[in-house]
Amino acid sequence: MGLLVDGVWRDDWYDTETSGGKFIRSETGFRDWITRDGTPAPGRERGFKAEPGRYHLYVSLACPWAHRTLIYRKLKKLEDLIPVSVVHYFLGKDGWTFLAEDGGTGDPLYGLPFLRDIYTRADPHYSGRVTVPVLWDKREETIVSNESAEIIRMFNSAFDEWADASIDFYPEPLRAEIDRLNAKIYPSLNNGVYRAGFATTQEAYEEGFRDVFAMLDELEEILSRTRYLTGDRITEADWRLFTTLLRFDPVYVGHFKCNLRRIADYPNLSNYVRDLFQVPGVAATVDMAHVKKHYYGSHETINPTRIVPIGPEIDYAAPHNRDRFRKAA
Ligand SMILES: N[C@@H](CCC(=O)N[C@@H](CS)C(=O)NCC(=O)O)C(=O)O
Repeated sequence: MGLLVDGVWRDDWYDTETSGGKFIRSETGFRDWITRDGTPAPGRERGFKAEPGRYHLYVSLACPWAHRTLIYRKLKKLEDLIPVSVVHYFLGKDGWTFLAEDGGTGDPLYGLPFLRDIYTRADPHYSGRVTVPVLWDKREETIVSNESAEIIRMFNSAFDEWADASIDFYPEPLRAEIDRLNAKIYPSLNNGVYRAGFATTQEAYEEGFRDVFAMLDELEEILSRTRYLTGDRITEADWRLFTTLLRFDPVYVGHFKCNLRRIADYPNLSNYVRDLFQVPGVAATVDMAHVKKHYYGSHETINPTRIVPIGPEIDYAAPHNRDRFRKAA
């Protein structure tokens, strides 16, 4: 695992020495937006117009942030419009690679060996971490965005001329509530599991751990009252939560030491994960073997033997009880 400094690769693990053992996620480097008419988004200079065949998505199947973009691509029916390349599951000293094995697709666009080469193709002097997902513009040969939270907003509406416009995961009346939930769930849970897992002091670990379970307890309570986070329809807040919950029992409980409770111990959360998993199309975006091999195999400081645990056995396709919220006719 490393990062680019002025376009040059440096093989460094996360620096927790200057932060009291805390893992601090870096700011995202590319933050432009694809819009329907190509007008730059507010505050941005460069505009990118939604067009079929112009854009490409780079993901890892292991990564919860990249997984959000895959779910949107599938459910919004963007698959023909925006092709995808999948990096190899192993994140080692070269960062993400295009090794075309074990589900990795290679880089059919340019035949490059590493994801970092995509970053330096966009900006030869790029400094920062080389992360997935990456939304790539083939015409300008540059990265539009490497921020999943913003890529899913683009996918939600910018391509509606060709996509499934009937689906809207960020509906106007619910936006404030979705934003409020995201702002709570991201630091405490989506990123909280990483704060616990990547911590290098007991205090930093415990801080992350406490936030994770306080948030899960709160979510369990919300989901005892409504089928989805904001009521009776699935929104962006649910998909952002889903990719973390899905990885919780197989990876975060053991590998990141988030082991106070499992999702399986929360009746509402566990049924809710199955409910979302069973939305048509979603199961095809999930590759749990790949997820486990990535985490347990890549983070040498946490798991030096790189042994991947065999369990737990979880059947996300098993029946759920969330239909109980269906309104009485
Ligand atoms: N803010 C980014 C975070 C993406 C991110 O951190 N991805 C991880 C994989 S789960 C990554 O690529 N890490 C590589 C690294 O940090 O070197 C987003 O949500 O898109």
